[in-house]
Amino acid sequence: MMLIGRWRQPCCNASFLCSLGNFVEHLPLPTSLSVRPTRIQGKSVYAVGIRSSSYFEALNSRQQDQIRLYVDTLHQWNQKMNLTAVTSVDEVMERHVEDSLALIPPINHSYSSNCSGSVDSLSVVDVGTGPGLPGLILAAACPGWKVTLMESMKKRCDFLEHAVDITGLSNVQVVRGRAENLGQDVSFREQFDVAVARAVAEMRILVEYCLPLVRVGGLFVAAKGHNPEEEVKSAERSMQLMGGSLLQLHPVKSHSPHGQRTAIICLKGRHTPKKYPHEPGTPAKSPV
Ligand SMILES: C[S@@+](CC[C@H](N)C(=O)[O-])C[C@H]1O[C@@H](n2cnc3c(N)ncnc32)[C@H](O)[C@@H]1O
Repeated sequence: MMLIGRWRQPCCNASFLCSLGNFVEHLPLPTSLSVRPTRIQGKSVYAVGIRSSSYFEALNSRQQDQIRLYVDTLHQWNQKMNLTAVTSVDEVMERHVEDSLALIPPINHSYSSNCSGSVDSLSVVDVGTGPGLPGLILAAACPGWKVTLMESMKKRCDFLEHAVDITGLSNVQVVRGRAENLGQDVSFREQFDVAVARAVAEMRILVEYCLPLVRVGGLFVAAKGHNPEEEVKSAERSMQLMGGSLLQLHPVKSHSPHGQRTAIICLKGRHTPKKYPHEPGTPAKSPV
């Protein structure tokens, strides 16, 4: 997109640039702005270029290298074991990496508006991370965050350990186990500022996996599809029982072919009663 405006000497209008900056900040995708003086039909004008890039392009070169290395490693291991249904490197970049990075703006926005503490140094748990999505990508993009990748399957944890090793990410720990058990373990229960989960379970069950891990005053962020309203409605009671409440359904736009996605944001307002989470296998059948 290109805007043309009149060029004022000695520099272009500061308040105009300021409002342009505010406008750009509210665009759903990372956006770069360029302003350059030029002449059109003998008149001095300034040309403002606005270009939206992918979330990946907005990262620095070290972060991009770490993510590329991770994606290559995932691609190699995926030939031997089933880590993801997405098979090509390009598709992993488009579907998984962009989808994961697209969660950062809603997390930052919701956390800084509703929670205490700095958004730059969050402790985050990714429940049912599988091959490290979105957690490992968040760790690469936000080096100030401490990210715990929680996964029940051994072969996936072996891959995660290798991926952490090869990318040199020092802000990640891999924890093998089921969220229902680890949610009763004092080392994990109510220890995290933010829990995230993507493609793990329906919302009613997911809140029981995730909210017990979140500290009072923290957030649970579930990455879901386009129209999650029904799913959220059926999880309302479960959310309350776990000490949480729905904060918002945050539309997430990304370059991913998934198109429009939704980050369901829950605020943990009270301690989770000791009886939750249930033993593995029981939540779906519970009265919750
Ligand atoms: C479909 S995969 C999704 C992986 C990843 N989050 C993604 O977005 O691609 C779901 C993963 O969650 C793990 N999982 C399911 N239930 C779990 C639980 N209760 N505790 C820990 N991990 C769980 C499974 O082993 C699996 O690796």
